[in-house]
Amino acid sequence: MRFHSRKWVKPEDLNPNHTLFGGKLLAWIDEEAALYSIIQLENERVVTKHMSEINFVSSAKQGDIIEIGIDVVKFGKTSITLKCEVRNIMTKETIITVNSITMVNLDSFGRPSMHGKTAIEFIKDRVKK
Ligand SMILES: CC(=O)SCCNC(=O)CCNC(=O)[C@H](O)C(C)(C)COP(=O)(O)OP(=O)(O)OC[C@H]1O[C@@H](n2cnc3c(N)ncnc32)[C@H](O)[C@@H]1OP(=O)(O)O
Repeated sequence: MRFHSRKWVKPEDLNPNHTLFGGKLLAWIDEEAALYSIIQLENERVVTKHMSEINFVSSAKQGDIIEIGIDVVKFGKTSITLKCEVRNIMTKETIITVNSITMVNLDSFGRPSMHGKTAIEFIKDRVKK
């Protein structure tokens, strides 16, 4: 799994228990999944269709730095299914795992559209083409 993004846990990210608010973390994960899918599928019209159960394993506190990892589980016809792990860089602990996030590639009318992708592509390889 590749960890693409880091986030700094700030006061506005906390819950009343003074730890990282779960809803904020899910928003970061959803954005990361969307960005990853948009880049992989080379289409800015990609939406979140389904997210599997989530497992909050540990938490983070103000000042911690966390990193968000994404990997591809499956390339479908119009969809891409990802998995995600978020780690606390300070404590080395896993904060959350999401086993399945399905993103759907849309056409300009908002309908599912075949993306034609079958494997992860890297920007450096695209530049060489
Ligand atoms: C980044 C964001 O925050 S986006 C905002 C939140 N998301 C949204 O607003 C999306 C709202 N939903 C929608 O607009 C519609 O449900 C759509 C357009 C995404 C999909 O419409 P559907 O009629 O369900 O599409 P359809 O049945 O053709 O399925 C499309 C793909 O999704 C997959 N899919 C559909 N339902 C599910 C599900 N419950 N779980 C996993 N995958 C699913 C299908 O297998 C198919 O994949 P494939 O073509 O690779 O085999």
